Amino acid sequence: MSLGRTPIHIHEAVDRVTKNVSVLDKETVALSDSHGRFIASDLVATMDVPIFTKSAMDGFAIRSEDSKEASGENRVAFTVVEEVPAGRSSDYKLKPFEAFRIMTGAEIPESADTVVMFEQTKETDNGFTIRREFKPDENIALQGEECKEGDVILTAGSLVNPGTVATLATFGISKVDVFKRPVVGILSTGSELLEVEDELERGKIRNSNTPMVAAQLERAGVEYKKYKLEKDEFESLYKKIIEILEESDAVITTGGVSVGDYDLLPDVYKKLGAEVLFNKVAMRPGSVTTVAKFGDKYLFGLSGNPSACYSGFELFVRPVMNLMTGSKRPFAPVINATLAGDFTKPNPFTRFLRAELNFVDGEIEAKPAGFNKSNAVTSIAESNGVVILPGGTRGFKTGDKVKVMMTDVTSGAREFVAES
Ligand SMILES: Nc1nc2c(c(=O)[nH]1)N[C@H]1C(S)=C(S)[C@@H](COP(=O)(O)OP(=O)(O)OC[C@H]3O[C@@H](n4cnc5c(N)ncnc54)[C@H](O)[C@@H]3O)O[C@H]1N2
Ligand code: MOO
Ligand SMILES: [Mg+2]
Repeated sequence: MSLGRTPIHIHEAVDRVTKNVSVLDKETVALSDSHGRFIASDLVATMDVPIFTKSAMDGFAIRSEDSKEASGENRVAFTVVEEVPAGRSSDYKLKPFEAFRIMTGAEIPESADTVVMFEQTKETDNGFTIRREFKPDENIALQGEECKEGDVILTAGSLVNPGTVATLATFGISKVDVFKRPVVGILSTGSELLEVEDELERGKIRNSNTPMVAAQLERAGVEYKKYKLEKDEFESLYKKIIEILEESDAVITTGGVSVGDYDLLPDVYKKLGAEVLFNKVAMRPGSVTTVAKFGDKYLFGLSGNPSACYSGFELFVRPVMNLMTGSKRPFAPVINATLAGDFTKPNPFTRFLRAELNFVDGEIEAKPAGFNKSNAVTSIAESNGVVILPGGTRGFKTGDKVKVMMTDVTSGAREFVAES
């Protein structure tokens, strides 16, 4: 194999992988299965929301004109003529100083135009009195105040979150057009690898990358299939990669991508005739991360070192998966934070540090997680973000302002809630 590898900047690498990603076909799924998917067509409102003008409070619906003279000294009395609970309406035409007893969510009868809350009245034998004027539309949710028929509510490529599910349900959409999810094949290479349940042997370790990458795919909402190499040599690997390519939309391998005697993937890409987008990135860990394309299908050659494998996935695989699934916003959120720990090594390359994010004194602190080397595995478990330290620097100190990629937005610290 050729040892000549030219490192490119991570921005350039991200640009190369996220360019010309083919979006997968559409499919129709039940509303209950749509969460986490990306919708494939715009949603145009087929009706006004609210669909009818309704009471926003429990109380009485009256004609506002009847309340004009009401004051503390001159309470105006109303007679209740009918009850209107939610789910019902009334065609009764109110006469002066008549009222409906109405509940939150009930349609406002046409002859009423304002609602008095129970708390704003004094009940009488056959009704109530009020002590101030009520203007039209008080305590009322007007038809179409949220959106009007014909409004574009959601555009293709939006993530279906719980609010989207509620919106689709509101419009009676029980079948949702979404983009298909990629199916990804995972294969870890390395003769030193044992299965999770295996007893350790001299010189061997358990394969932690396959289960980790499977979990990362799951977090990204992607389906996967795990593969195993019977023999860790070139022909078996080559055949296995062809098999995975036939069965999946993308291939993720871990290990075997550097310059070692048994690092076979560079030769596999060559024999396949795959287009190598890059095979060296100016970043640590994961400098040997390689991404190639075979037609529309991606071959992600992630590093064997667990932390390098992890950040390579978050940086390159996740946005590509999102783009394949039709997302318009494929990248992890990046936030500004204050470093809560020293990292004094000079940094020729961009460096990623697994970190724990906490909200302290009104600022987000990024605390580098434990043992933070490329071969580390426990620091990944301790992290919910990845600090991005720019290259060409002498190191960083506590208090420095840094950028953090949020990899696990669901695991916030308690303070996020308490202080907001
Ligand atoms: N002469 C050079 N040697 C190395 C270079 C270099 O530039 N020149 N780069 C180093 C860096 S940096 C990294 S990172 C690694 C990348 O190596 P590979 O991607 O080829 O991965 P392997 O050699 O297969 O394994 C590396 C390391 O990770 C362990 N590993 C592998 N797979 C798994 C797995 N599934 N689960 C857990 N751990 C795994 C493996 O045992 C090795 O310790 O290359 C350096 N070398
Ligand atoms: O750059 Mo290697 O890819 O961590 O440690
Ligand atoms: Mg190697």
